[in-house]
Amino acid sequence: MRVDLSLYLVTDPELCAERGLEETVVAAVRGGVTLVQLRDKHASDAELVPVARRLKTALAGSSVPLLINDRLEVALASGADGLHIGQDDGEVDDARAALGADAILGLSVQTPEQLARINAAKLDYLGLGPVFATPSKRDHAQPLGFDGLAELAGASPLPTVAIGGLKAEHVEAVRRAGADGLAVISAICGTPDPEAAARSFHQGVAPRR
Ligand SMILES: Cc1ncc(COP(=O)(O)OP(=O)(O)O)c(N)n1
Ligand SMILES: Cc1nc(C(=O)O)sc1CCOP(=O)(O)O
Ligand SMILES: [Mg+2]
Repeated sequence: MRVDLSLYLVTDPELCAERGLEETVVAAVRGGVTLVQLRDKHASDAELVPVARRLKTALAGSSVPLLINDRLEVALASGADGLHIGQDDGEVDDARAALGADAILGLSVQTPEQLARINAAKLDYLGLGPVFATPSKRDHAQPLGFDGLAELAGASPLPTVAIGGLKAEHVEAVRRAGADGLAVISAICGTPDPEAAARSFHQGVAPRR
């Protein structure tokens, strides 16, 4: 499925807590977020399903899809539009078989070796990162920098989104590196005005056709 990766919001339960998850996400969508991922590394599946359903309802008036991080069962039970998995989050083939052909399925890639092993026919996009070290993911891989990002994006048969320590000032460099968009947590969720924060990215980003 074709997916607009221009500005991809990944949520964090703590950074969104003060304003509330749904309100943060809806504001960010008003500011131009094109895709949302519900990411919560600590909640149980049973806790996450109602959160995902509420988020899906909050996004119903927009055309912005909701993806779930890591949890296939949550994606299936909540009516989300898809799933994002990493290298250690299960098999792409299994996820695609369970989700069906119409769901959005993304995979994290950090190295050329991982890229060489992907099954592109089963995936919709790749998340490439981290571009920079970031406290939002303590167990992140070695940072790629823009040169490493360009190497992966240039060799990818799929659309790509860059992630890790990205701010609005990096939009041009990410585009020059060949990625189709930016995925961010703190630069939107961690600000007092998520709508304005999203807009500051979006002004510099147009979907690549
Ligand atoms: C868009 C996007 N890209 C990469 C990741 C990281 O996924 P993963 O390596 O599985 O790490 P966790 O997010 O699960 O900690 C992502 N979530 N989204
Ligand atoms: C969820 C995630 N995945 C990464 C990867 O490298 O795969 S970096 C990351 C955290 C991104 O948060 P922030 O925008 O606050 O840096
Ligand atoms: Mg994961």
